[in-house]
Amino acid sequence: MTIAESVKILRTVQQVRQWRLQRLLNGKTVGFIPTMGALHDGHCSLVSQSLKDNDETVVSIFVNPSQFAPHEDLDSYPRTIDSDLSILASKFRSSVKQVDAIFIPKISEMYPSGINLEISKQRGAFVFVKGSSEQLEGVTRPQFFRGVATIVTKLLNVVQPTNIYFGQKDAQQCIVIKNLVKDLLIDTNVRVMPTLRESNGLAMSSRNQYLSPQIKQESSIIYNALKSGESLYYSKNAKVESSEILTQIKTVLNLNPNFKIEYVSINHPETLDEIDYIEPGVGALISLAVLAPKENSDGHARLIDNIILH
Ligand SMILES: Nc1ncnc2c1ncn2[C@@H]1O[C@H](COP(=O)(O)OP(=O)(O)OP(=O)(O)O)[C@@H](O)[C@H]1O
Ligand SMILES: CC(C)(CO)[C@@H](O)C(=O)[O-]
Ligand code: BAL
Repeated sequence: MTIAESVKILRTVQQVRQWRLQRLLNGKTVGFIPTMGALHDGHCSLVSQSLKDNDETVVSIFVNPSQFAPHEDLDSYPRTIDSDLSILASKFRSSVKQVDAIFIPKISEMYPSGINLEISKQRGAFVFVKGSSEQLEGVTRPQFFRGVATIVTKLLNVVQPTNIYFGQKDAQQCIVIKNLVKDLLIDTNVRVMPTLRESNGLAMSSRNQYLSPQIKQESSIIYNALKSGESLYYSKNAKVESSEILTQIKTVLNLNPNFKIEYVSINHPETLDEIDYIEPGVGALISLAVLAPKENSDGHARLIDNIILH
């Protein structure tokens, strides 16, 4: 069976709207997984959850230019559409339900007025996320939060899913989207699923394709560093200064000179505000970005990960 025979491929906003309207008229719930493609088991875990929760499931594949700054990897971002389609068509064949539709829009479909990232020259509608470009991912990726908030709002307007699924690996993105859905009164449930990891603890990510097998193996240091911060916090069983946990995590990361720390940050788990202390009951999000050497290149792959403390 070809992909076109087993799954509906939707390419325009109009096609998605028609598809969705039919489900609405038939009283069907719809789960939605937005992705940038280069699918791996992390993405598939979101799809599996949606298949369990909803009558029908739609996945989008769109590498969103507006969340990349000019110095980032938009051009080299892995695009593996054929293998993505065969994963979505074949991987879930044995389960009771399968993916029903895949939305693969062109840039012009999602940005009918074009994309101009300089705010003063902005023509199209963009979503603003208060304060976010000055913190965390927003420091080194100034377009990131705004670009993600914009594309996810557009996708939500088109798909109008009952449930939308994201991965905990992109924890800051999840918090921004939860706030966006709440503040813009969007009628959907945001479901955040756990981070899927390789056997050595490395968080699965499309960008892991940039790494050599050796560096992939050594990347276990990232999760080990986070876990060592977590152990230190729980060993105290009390309020702890964030700086103490940060020092612990950075000390582990610095053991391997192949990995350069971009940031390690401790933030409030819901507001993302930086916090000086971690208090039991309130908890914290510890997130980080490190640069690891790319295979066969002088460049670096940027890897992110996080852990939640309670
Ligand atoms: N290891 C993972 N476990 C669970 N969900 C994941 C994992 N990796 C990605 N996701 C989720 O899949 C969705 C689509 O992510 P995306 O297509 O950007 O893949 P990615 O692997 O995160 O790629 P990137 O290398 O760009 O970070 C997001 O909600 C993301 O959080
Ligand atoms: C949510 C998303 C699909 C928006 O482009 C992207 O940021 C991602 O894949 O995590
Ligand atoms: N998964 C997050 C998408 C990005 O890094 O742009």
